[in-house]
Amino acid sequence: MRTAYTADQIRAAEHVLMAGLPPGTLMQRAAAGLAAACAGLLGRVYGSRVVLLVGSGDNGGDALYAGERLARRGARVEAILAGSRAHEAGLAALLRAGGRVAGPGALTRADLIMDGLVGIGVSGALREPYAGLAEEANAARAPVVAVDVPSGVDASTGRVQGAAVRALVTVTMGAVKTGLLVDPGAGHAGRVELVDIGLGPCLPDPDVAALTGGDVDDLLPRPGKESDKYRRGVLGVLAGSDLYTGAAVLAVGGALRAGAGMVRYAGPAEPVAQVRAAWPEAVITLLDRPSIKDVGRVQAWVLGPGLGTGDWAHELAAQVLGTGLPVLVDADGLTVVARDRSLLRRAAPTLITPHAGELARLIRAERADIEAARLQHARAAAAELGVTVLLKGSTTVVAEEPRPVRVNPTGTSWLATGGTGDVLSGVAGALLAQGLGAYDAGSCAAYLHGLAGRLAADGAPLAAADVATALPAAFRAVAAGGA
Ligand SMILES: NC(=O)C1=CN([C@@H]2O[C@H](COP(=O)(O)OP(=O)(O)OC[C@H]3O[C@@H](n4cnc5c(N)ncnc54)[C@H](O)[C@@H]3O)[C@@H](O)[C@H]2O)[C@@H](O)CC1
Ligand SMILES: Nc1ncnc2c1ncn2[C@@H]1O[C@H](COP(=O)(O)OP(=O)(O)O)[C@@H](O)[C@H]1O
Ligand SMILES: [K+]
Repeated sequence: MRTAYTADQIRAAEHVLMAGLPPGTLMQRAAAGLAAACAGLLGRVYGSRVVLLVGSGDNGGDALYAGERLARRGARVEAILAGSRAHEAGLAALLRAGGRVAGPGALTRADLIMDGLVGIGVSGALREPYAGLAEEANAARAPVVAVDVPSGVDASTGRVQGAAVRALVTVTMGAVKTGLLVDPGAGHAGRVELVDIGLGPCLPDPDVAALTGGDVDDLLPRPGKESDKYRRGVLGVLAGSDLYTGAAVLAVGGALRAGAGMVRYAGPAEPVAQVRAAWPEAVITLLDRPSIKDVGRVQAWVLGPGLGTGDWAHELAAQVLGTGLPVLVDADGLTVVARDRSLLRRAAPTLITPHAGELARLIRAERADIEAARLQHARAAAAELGVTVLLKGSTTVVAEEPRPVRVNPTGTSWLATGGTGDVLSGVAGALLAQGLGAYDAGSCAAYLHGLAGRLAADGAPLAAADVATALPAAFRAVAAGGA
């Protein structure tokens, strides 16, 4: 499990650790790790041109001491001082080692740029001249190494309010910060390298966590010798309408490829014909009225993709949400429950899988605000609605009170195409039916779906059906330890 922390949590831990150490120890540990990472990127340190962007706080101090170390190895190090002051001892050390102070023009001749403008001490959007320097660094040809956090990214949330550095690598000190795992911050961080400064024992419970492939492999149910199709878990899928047939086909496909012992599909004539043609494995009930009475026994339900939003959908929602079984609500199902949130008041597990627009309707918020602060909104929605929330999008997050939010590390922007969400709801539903709790089912499904998306895309556009096709490869990669 990869864990991450807010700026306040890091500060508190540093406070405890520093109390038992000589002053400056942590900054030296940070600078050593930073210099080593930069040297690795440069290949040859001697003679290379390194430009430091130095803000007025300790983030700038880290950069100055790392610059000192590189200067001692023969690099030509120039510091651009952005603030009205700079870390005094760090600047003196750099100058003693042969480094010098330069103007913004130095950025164009750099082989490597170190961004030490601001770290966890940032507040609000970058002010000038920081903002302009961040943009110049982004426009320069040299790779940027961010110190601790790319400047302009909120370390605790991943929020970006104005200009922000885009790094090739972020060298982060002591522990990963939440904002490095969540977009838009994650998109600015590049590869995240952690420098151990001894903070581990002082850290509290994490703010967020990201599953690794090994974690997913440990969590996934596998059939044993005694398994049969019923014991493995039967999923009921209520999706599709005469207008939207594809959603039913894709949701059933995702479920069949994610280990359900059996998938029962129920719907009107058109999607029934399509599902039957695509998936002869599915057990089908043709519905002439909105009733789950004749569908047969299931261990979990998926409700919503392509279902429509009228009386039919409302009636089916009321019936499945009235059962004591786990229910996944997606797409049109979310529109229905947004109109009548009392449907979500139930004792059994409920996993909702909105994108930002759907969540906006559910919690009466603005879509743009949700996209800018995904974690907070997912958390708030889980608390307000009393359900597990899987918020889809550039970074998928899974929130359930009172656990740390799970941030999904897989995925690709090629997944931003119609129908991939339907596949995801089938995958997560199948995992619910196999007995995983909503939190684990949601986060394992997001992981596998994101990985299948990457495998299916492989650098080219994908169609949603390709994601379902790539699911077995994703399961195998996780089991082989290669994901
Ligand atoms: N506290 C510690 O023990 C350690 C801290 N370390 C480094 O220290 C950093 C934190 O240092 P600080 O607490 O001094 O904070 P920072 O250096 O991150 O930022 C504070 C400075 O930035 C300015 N600033 C804040 N918001 C701004 C904005 N929007 N635009 C322009 N300027 C802005 C402030 O005026 C202040 O001078 C960490 O990110 C890390 O790099 C590491 O050396 C490890 C040890
Ligand atoms: N920019 C993006 N980067 C990565 N994944 C994305 C991005 N945009 C969407 N996705 C993923 O694609 C899927 C889209 O689901 P959804 O919005 O429900 O579409 P649909 O309803 O057409 O199936 C989700 O898994 C989501 O996380
Ligand atoms: K920085």
